[in-house]
Amino acid sequence: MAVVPEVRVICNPASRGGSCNPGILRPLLEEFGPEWVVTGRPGDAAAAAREWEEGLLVVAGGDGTVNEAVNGLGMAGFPEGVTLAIIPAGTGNDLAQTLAIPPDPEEAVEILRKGRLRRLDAARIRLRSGGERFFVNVANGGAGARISEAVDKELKSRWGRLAYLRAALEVAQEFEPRELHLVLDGERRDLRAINVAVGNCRYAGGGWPAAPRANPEDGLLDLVVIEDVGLHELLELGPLALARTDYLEAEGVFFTRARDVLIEASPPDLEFTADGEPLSGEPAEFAVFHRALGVVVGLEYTPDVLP
Ligand SMILES: Nc1ncnc2c1ncn2[C@@H]1O[C@H](COP(=O)(O)OP(=O)(O)OP(=O)(O)O)[C@@H](O)[C@H]1O
Repeated sequence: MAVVPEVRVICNPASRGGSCNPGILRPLLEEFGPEWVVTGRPGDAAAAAREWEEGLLVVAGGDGTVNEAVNGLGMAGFPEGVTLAIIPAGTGNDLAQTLAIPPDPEEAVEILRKGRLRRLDAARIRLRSGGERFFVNVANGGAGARISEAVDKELKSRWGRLAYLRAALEVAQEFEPRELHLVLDGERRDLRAINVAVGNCRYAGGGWPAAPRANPEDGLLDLVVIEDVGLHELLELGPLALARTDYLEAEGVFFTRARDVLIEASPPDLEFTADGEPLSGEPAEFAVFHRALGVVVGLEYTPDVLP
């Protein structure tokens, strides 16, 4: 009978504009005796995660690669014996910020050695066209999604994390607000919005606190809507968010928590991303899988931020 290796590393050499070098990571992870999967194209990380039924799954890449792995695990029904670990090697590394995994690879491997384990919630999106996607960090609809899309590979490799700020300035000038019809655990709410974030974790778009109070273990999604406010309010909000402070009490921000979220936008072509990756269709329904995912977290990680 074949011996099943206990540790698999999925490494995306295309992360961070192609500067994620498996050659640098190999010696750092050697002590774990892992099996290596170096991705050759989009979709490889999801396939490599889907077939991993038990053991440690280390993802070396950015948020897009981690999202692929989470989708693979989700398609397999989040096998209980799989633990996910992250070596941040992307541009934004937004999930790693909530999980307190440092960007330095040697420090991230030290976190892996310490092996502090938590079970985190995972979220599922049902698309209006059928089909589903999973995410663990943040799904973003509206201007935030447009920004992620505007940050293409070339911009990322040239500007690094500043690429997100550059794209934000461009998008802010031309984005048209939308009517949002929400049903939050059965309660209806209509808003006119610039952006809607559905957060399981806290950061998106290279460090923007999209859902600053999200607790990844509470079985709830944090819904943060930036309403159709005027330029004055936006100019007040921007610096608060950029300073990574909690802006949820500010004027023009609607915040609540829910287990089940239905979203309908009109006009209906609101663009969404999940963990920074564009969604191929319009989301209709969000749901949480409470503590579905075993994850190695940093020593500073705490599920609670603010009440
Ligand atoms: N060998 C490959 N060649 C090209 N693209 C790939 C390859 N393997 C995976 N991908 C795709 O690369 C994309 C970007 O990867 P990833 O998100 O990890 O890096 P990033 O964009 O630099 O980081 P972040 O999302 O944290 O800003 C993913 O959508 C993934 O599907």
